[in-house]
Amino acid sequence: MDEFALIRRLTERRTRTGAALPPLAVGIGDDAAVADWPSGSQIVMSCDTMVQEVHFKRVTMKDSDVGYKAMASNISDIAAMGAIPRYALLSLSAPKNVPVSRLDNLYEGLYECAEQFGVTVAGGDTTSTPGEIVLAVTIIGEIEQGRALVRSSARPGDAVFVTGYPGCSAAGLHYLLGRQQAADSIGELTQPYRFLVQAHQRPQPQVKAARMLLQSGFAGALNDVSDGVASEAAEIAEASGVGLLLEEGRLPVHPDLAEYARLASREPLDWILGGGEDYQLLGTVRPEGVNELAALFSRHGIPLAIVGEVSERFTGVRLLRRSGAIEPVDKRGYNHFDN
Ligand SMILES: Nc1ncnc2c1ncn2[C@@H]1O[C@H](COP(=O)(O)OP(=O)(O)OP(=O)(O)O)[C@@H](O)[C@H]1O
Ligand SMILES: Cc1ncc(C[n+]2csc(CCOP(=O)(O)O)c2C)c(N)n1
Ligand SMILES: [Mg+2]
Ligand SMILES: [Mg+2]
Ligand SMILES: [Mg+2]
Repeated sequence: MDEFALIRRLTERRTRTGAALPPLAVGIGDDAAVADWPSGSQIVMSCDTMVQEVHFKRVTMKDSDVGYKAMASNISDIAAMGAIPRYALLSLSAPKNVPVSRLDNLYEGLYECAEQFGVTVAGGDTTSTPGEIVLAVTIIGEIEQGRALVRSSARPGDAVFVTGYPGCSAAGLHYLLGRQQAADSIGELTQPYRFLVQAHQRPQPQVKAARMLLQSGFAGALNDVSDGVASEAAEIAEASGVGLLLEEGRLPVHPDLAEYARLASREPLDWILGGGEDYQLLGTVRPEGVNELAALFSRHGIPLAIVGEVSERFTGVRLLRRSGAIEPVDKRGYNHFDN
């Protein structure tokens, strides 16, 4: 397999992308891609990387899941700004002797997620590596001028909300690591773990939820949950110079998470606060918008839970336990350079 043939093989499916995706004036095959940019909007840019053995192992993810999740985690950062994802650049490093079918599958997942969220692949880079597979995605999105939902706009009195069921991805990871069986050899999964495994392998970035929030006019701060609720809440608290009080009894626990945590003798709360890779949204909403937003999300079938409030009486994150006790929450969560 030569490098240029590999690039052609991995990117030829751009011709299969539908008219719904944003077009390129100059697409894959030149030194750089060229796109028209609408006036009155701002560009939103981010990148995130997936490294074999760090973000996935053969026992936790099929190659198509790796591709899907690499794209999904990037789209999630665009969603976390309230923006619309438009274009992606893919940088792939793989061992010289990697079976090309692995890369085909990786790209199958990448393009599946890109097409689901209306993202056009505008190009990338391909190299060999003496190490494991590394897949880096750069994502480019668009937002109405001056409307980005930043971490620093939480205000005292805001309600704190979360979408979906954080903790499920970490529980799914725990389950998959415990099985020690290649992910691509696992067939139809039996309940109750299917939901947890899906949450880990195929997270769904919350673009629609974030757009609804932005358009409602009630949004405060916004973050996506990549490192765990505790870490994301701490980032909002710090950037906004406020305190976030989370209520244990209001954090949504998916029934499958509760069930699996019981079997694994774990606390769901630990996975919710410190698990990560949920790619749900954690944010704040102005108090006068809570009821309207809850009704709107419910009409669209998007789970939304009010889990606490923003306070000016302290900084950082605190947890109101079911017992009534209030505890500081440390900024736990995944840290790449922890030993
Ligand atoms: N190596 C780097 N060089 C320059 N900027 C960086 C680098 N790494 C991160 N950043 C910037 O630091 C900020 C925080 O990045 P971080 O990766 O923690 O956020 P995130 O993508 O939301 O989290 P996660 O990686 O857990 O999904 C972003 O503005 C990002 O662009
Ligand atoms: C095999 C295996 N071991 C551990 C983990 C857990 N993990 C890895 S990176 C990360 C945070 C998000 O990454 P980033 O901050 O780079 O976006 C988490 C929770 C995993 N997914 N697979
Ligand atoms: Mg990042
Ligand atoms: Mg983020
Ligand atoms: Mg990220």
